[in-house]
Amino acid sequence: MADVFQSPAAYVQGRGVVDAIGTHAASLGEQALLLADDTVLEIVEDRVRTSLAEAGLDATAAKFEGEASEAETERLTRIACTHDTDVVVGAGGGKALDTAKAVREGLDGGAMVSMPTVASTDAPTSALSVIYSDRGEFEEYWFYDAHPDLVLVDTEIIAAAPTRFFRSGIADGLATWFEADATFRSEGETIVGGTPTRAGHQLARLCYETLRDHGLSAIDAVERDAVTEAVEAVTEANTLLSGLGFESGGLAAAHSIHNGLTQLDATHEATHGEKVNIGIITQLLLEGRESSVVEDYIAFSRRLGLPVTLADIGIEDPTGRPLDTVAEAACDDAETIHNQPFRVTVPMVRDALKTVDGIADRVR
Ligand SMILES: NC(=O)c1ccc[n+]([C@@H]2O[C@H](COP(=O)([O-])OP(=O)(O)OC[C@H]3O[C@@H](n4cnc5c(N)ncnc54)[C@H](O)[C@@H]3O)[C@@H](O)[C@H]2O)c1
Ligand SMILES: [Zn+2]
Repeated sequence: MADVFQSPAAYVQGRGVVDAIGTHAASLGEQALLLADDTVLEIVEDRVRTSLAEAGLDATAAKFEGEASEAETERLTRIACTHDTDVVVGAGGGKALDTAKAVREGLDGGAMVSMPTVASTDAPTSALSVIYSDRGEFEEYWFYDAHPDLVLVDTEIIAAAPTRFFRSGIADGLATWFEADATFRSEGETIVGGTPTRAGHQLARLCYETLRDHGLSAIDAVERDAVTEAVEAVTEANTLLSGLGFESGGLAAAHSIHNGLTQLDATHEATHGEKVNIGIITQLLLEGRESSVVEDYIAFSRRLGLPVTLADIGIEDPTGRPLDTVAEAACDDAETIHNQPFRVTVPMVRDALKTVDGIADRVR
């Protein structure tokens, strides 16, 4: 297998950049469709339309209903075709962006702009969508040949959004390092279909170091809707470094455990990043890391305000069948857990999950 690195064509981040979307998207097409839910349309629609119009692009808005499901992508693709869309602009969280990517795929050769309005996941830069059932259970990944043509992140909007999303994005970013490093050690296959490049591996490391260095200070700022240099650093880590790092560095156990956790209704109130954080702790236990390493990670998570017990993500009674269900789904043949540099089995995952609460209770 060859080493492969892939990425979006352009990444733009800063205060107020939403008002410059037209300048950056001018060469991408003529007929834009803005996809976002009501909350996000309220925040960005007027500004996006104005900027696109100044650059000569017509824009229509279509409301995203909230789930990145096959039915929702089909519905929105029909709307995009009706409007002769040649630029899909997705705005919002991971689910809106994943849906916008799928809609672009359904057009005949259109462009895609990814505009995260929360720094909650590393979805904005990737060439894949995570598809769920209408009830919110993970179903499958859809992979595309094309990345977003432009990723545009306005840090004033990110800082003004609820801090919980920002914290969740930090967890998603921290996972990137642990999973890319596992994939590097096993010479496993990355999301872009090759073995990891040094670039993919080192961007994941830089993501982790940036979050350890600036995560806490950035949260202090975002709690006050303020944009500091730490917020810029963490937004870039959550979005660009984590995105490039996971795609070209590889996913492993933490995200498979996240996918397993989505099978339980009880976890549906927890965000993607919150469930991923439990996935990270479980991965560290699976890997047999020293207690001091796991305890350090849990202590840092607590300071960030991230969940560290199964109860924190809604699983009040972690005995019996539920953890088997999670472990079985996490070990599906198609799962990235098999990028760990050792053979992973269902009982191993179940028992690591069972142990999370014990170690977390000890670390205060
Ligand atoms: N494709 C990928 O590479 C990839 C990577 C990571 C995660 N994901 C997927 O991303 C999804 C999770 O995304 P998420 O955690 O962003 O949640 P989400 O997309 O489910 O929800 C985001 C919520 O934030 C709200 N919101 C957005 N911007 C806001 C703002 N500025 N102010 C106030 N509210 C705002 C939206 O209205 C929405 O309710 C999962 O489906 C996950 O699988 C995909
Ligand atoms: Zn993730």
